Amino acid sequence: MKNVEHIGIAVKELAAAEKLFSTLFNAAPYKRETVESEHVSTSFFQINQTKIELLEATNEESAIAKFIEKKGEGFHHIAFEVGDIHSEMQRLQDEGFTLLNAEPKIGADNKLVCFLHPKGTSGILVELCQEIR
Ligand SMILES: CC[C@@H](C(=O)O)C(=O)SCCNC(=O)CCNC(=O)[C@H](O)C(C)(C)COP(=O)(O)OP(=O)(O)OC[C@H]1O[C@@H](n2cnc3c(N)ncnc32)[C@H](O)[C@@H]1OP(=O)(O)O
Ligand SMILES: [Co+2]
Repeated sequence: MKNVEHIGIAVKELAAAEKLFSTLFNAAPYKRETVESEHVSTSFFQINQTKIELLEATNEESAIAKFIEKKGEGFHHIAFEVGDIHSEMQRLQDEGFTLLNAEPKIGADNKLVCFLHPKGTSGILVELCQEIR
């Protein structure tokens, strides 16, 4: 595992959250992307070395919709960059972590991603991501 790649924040309304976080960071989002397979629309901010991903649900199937219904808006996941997602997934599975996808999925911002179940990671949803080269 390398650095923290991004921090995911679940929001009800992306436009309103973009406005709020633009003021907070004094910076505009550098990218907006909808990932249909994950049922989310995202907006990315880069604050020096730190990347923040705002996530709005695109429909009720979305993990973000379920999360907001249960817990409300807020911190949703932490993503770590990995060099080789396949070998890292195998290593973590061998260590007893529960992978939420058996194969890497296409994420936002040109990444392959895999999630670990929060029940096995002290209640924190962990995302692994590897840049698509
Ligand atoms: C844009 C793409 C990508 C990127 O490139 O960056 C993304 O970031 S996509 C982000 C959205 N996608 C995901 O989150 C996919 C992975 N998540 C899941 O598969 C599910 O959300 C889940 C974690 C398996 C939970 O789904 P499910 O079991 O159907 O929902 P429940 O509401 O019943 O939750 C069960 C249990 O887990 C707790 N939970 C759910 N989400 C989180 C979370 N983000 N952090 C911590 N805990 C979480 C939930 O509270 C339930 O706990 P209990 O109530 O105690 O049982
Ligand atoms: Co993410």
